[in-house]
Amino acid sequence: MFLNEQYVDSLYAKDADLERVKTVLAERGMPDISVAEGYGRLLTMLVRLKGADSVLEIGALGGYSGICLARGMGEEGKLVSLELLQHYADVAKANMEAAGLGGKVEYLVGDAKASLARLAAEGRKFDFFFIDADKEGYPVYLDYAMELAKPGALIVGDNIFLRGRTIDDAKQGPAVRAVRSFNERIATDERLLSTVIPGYDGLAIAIVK
Ligand SMILES: C[S@@+](CC[C@H](N)C(=O)[O-])C[C@H]1O[C@@H](n2cnc3c(N)ncnc32)[C@H](O)[C@@H]1O
Ligand SMILES: [Mg+2]
Repeated sequence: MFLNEQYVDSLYAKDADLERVKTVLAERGMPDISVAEGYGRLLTMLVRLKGADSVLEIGALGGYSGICLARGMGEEGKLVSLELLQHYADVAKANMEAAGLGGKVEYLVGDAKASLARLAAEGRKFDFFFIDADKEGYPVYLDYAMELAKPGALIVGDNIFLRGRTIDDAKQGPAVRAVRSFNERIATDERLLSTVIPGYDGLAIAIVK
């Protein structure tokens, strides 16, 4: 993390619910790959600004971003969270419950692509998407987000730099190529109004026009 990011994080008091997530992740031997603190705060703000009451998250891990997303929703807000692993979804659910947000989230466990196909077949629509699962899947997740989007929906994608691999020409693996393609589409698709924030590991934000 850069010094300016450390400085910004140091301005904020520690958040007990989010600290609990970090502790539980460490205790369970789960990876320390939750969304960056500053982007967690931004997710809450974007959901609030959008007035989003139907939020779809792809990649739950331990519920860190789930807490941030759910905090921005109104009374009626519902978060649908897609997670490959049952035991991760169980940890995320417990952390959401400990944060008083358990009633707002539904976990769909299994490969996100299958869950997304099911949601599409059911005609479900969402007004906010947070894409943060396997990076090879990002282009497909973007396709589904656009299919499942209400007009004016927000699509947010995390880790679009892949810790520097995205901008290193020597890196040509499948995750890198998928994220480059995702980023290029975010920037050029005429159906989107977008920007990319280059702090932390990079965050793409797009509005479906
Ligand atoms: C970076 S972590 C998510 C972090 C979480 N959004 C947060 O910020 O708190 C990525 C998650 O995606 C899940 N995942 C990986 N491949 C997946 C797939 N094909 N379908 C659904 N989830 C997947 C992983 O198990 C992991 O929990
Ligand atoms: Mg991430």
